[in-house]
Amino acid sequence: MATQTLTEDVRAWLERFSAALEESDLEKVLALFGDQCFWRDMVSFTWNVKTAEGKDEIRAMLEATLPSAAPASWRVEGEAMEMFGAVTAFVAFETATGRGKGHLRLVDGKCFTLLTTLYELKGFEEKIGASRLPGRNLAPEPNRQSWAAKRELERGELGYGKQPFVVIVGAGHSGVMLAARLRALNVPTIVVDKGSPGDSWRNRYGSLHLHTPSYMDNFPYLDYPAGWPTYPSKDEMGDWIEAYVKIMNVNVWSHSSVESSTFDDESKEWAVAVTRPDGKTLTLRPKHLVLCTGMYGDPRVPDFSGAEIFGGSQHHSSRHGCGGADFAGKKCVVIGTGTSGHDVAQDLWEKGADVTMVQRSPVFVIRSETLAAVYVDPLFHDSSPMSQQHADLLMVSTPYRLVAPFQAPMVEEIKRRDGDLHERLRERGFRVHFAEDGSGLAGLLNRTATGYYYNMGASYLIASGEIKVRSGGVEKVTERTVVLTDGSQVPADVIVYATGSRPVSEVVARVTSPEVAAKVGPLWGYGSGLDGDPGPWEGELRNIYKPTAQEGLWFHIGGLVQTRFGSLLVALQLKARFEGLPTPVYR
Ligand SMILES: NC(=O)C1=CN([C@@H]2O[C@H](COP(=O)(O)OP(=O)(O)OC[C@H]3O[C@@H](n4cnc5c(N)ncnc54)[C@H](OP(=O)(O)O)[C@@H]3O)[C@@H](O)[C@H]2O)C=CC1
Ligand SMILES: O=C(O)C(=O)Cc1c[nH]c2ccccc12
Repeated sequence: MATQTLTEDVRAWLERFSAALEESDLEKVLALFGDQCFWRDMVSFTWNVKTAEGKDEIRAMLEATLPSAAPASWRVEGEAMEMFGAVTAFVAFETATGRGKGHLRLVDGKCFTLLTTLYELKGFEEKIGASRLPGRNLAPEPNRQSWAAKRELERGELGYGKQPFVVIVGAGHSGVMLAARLRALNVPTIVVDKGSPGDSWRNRYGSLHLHTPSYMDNFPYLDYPAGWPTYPSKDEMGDWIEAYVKIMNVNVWSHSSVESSTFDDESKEWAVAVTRPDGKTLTLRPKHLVLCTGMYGDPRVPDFSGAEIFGGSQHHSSRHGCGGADFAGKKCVVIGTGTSGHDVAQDLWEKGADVTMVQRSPVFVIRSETLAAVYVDPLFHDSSPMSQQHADLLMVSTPYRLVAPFQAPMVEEIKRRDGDLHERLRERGFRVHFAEDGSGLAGLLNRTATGYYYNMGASYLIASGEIKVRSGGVEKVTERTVVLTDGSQVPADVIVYATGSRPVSEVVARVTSPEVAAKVGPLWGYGSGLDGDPGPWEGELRNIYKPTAQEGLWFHIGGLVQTRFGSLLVALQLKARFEGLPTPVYR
């Protein structure tokens, strides 16, 4: 069908939808939805991130939120398209307090999936683009203060004379993205980091590069230079974060440690004790505390019996390359086959070592070229006709309940493109999988964000036998070997534990308290009961980009592409609270 006809169809549906909402006639609204239907709202109706599944849940959500949201001005953005049997379109709308964007899938003229997200608060629009500020009074001004002097004054006051509204812990990409957005919204914010911006990348093994194409991973407001490499090195990424902080005027307190943070239920304020580089500890009193401390917790070092008598050297992958050890000619055993295991194994091979990987569980392996072609380029490549904003919306438009069926065509395409490599890996005893429900990367990313590898070379070395693979768990370590659960022994001069990280809730307990960590519960995962993501079903990432069980506590974590979008959601929620707007949270 012609695109124009499809767009007219969507417009007609939106008109009926809009009219029914305006009349608050829920039966009329629900009649526009198919029997299987989903409405995912991100902050625009619910002041929460929530997927209503089926008509009953949509009715309940609307009963609670429609009167205050008062949506209007629904329109189609761009042209509708036919995709996987649905008519799809991006939409825009307004609520009483803000402006929203969304995405719609119609099947047989009825709504199958609807996404609504807030992107702007009325009266508090970012001063960007056409509404940018002049930055200088164009009339003569006696005793004019320089920009630098004003900035210096601001820096000196914030946290001392003037309390920040928000304290962000962690100056990695998620912390600085959120801080940049809060600055654009005029919400006083301090980012506290025990190191300095860029460390999250710099303090890693030397061979580390970004593994997703950088054109997908732009920061808010500021794209990478047009000639930025597709896979920048860790130091380029570190420099980028440092430069971003500088250019976006983010207030970072570097080399400052959060000693404790407690929420006072009376004053609705946090007391965050921070030790500054001069050794003095002072207390910040923000209304909101945002942990941007990363997706992953402390290094997980297994407690293998015999590790203490091992005669060679052993380290966790997070320490790999520190200390400048010489690995040439050494027998190196890498335990763990996630991204770090692959990267470290390849690094050791490139340094002339004899490398064996020990694999406990199967891994999703995809060639980087295939990752780009299947997941990334249709949305984000320079040649994609879609704007970054629309691409971001499309990424969050799938309800988690539908991950497996929606991913099926992608998984088929991966098998078509990378089947040969997978076959060669299997012949070498390396186990490849596509997640428990066959959803591939999308399932793994959203459940645990572990158990996958985008090939940067290591898979070829495994397929050719140059990196050896042993299957199974580790029984123990002896003076010069790693003993596997089948009793076999692998000789070792070096053991690298590429065994991932401990639960991130430990970090939460350390920054706040064990009680708060317990109250908040696990982070990430949507309660699928699959691939190490425990139930019960939540249908949304636990505690991410939305209010938590602890008042004033937020978690802004995720990959670069996720936090570019998530930072907008969190920033708007914080801005609304800063301005005292009503934010009734629908749970
Ligand atoms: N350049 C980049 O972009 C990089 C990104 N990352 C990111 O970090 C994430 C985490 O990666 P990674 O550090 O590899 O951690 P993962 O958690 O993905 O991998 C840990 C590996 O160690 C295994 N393991 C854990 N404990 C044991 C044990 N006692 N005995 C045997 N095996 C064990 C795990 O097996 P099992 O599955 O059975 O638990 C798994 O294979 C990645 O998914 C990626 O998002 C990491 C490195 C580089
Ligand atoms: O592996 C990571 O850390 C990522 O950020 C991967 C990722 C998140 N969202 C995506 C969408 C398409 C391809 C990869 C990713």
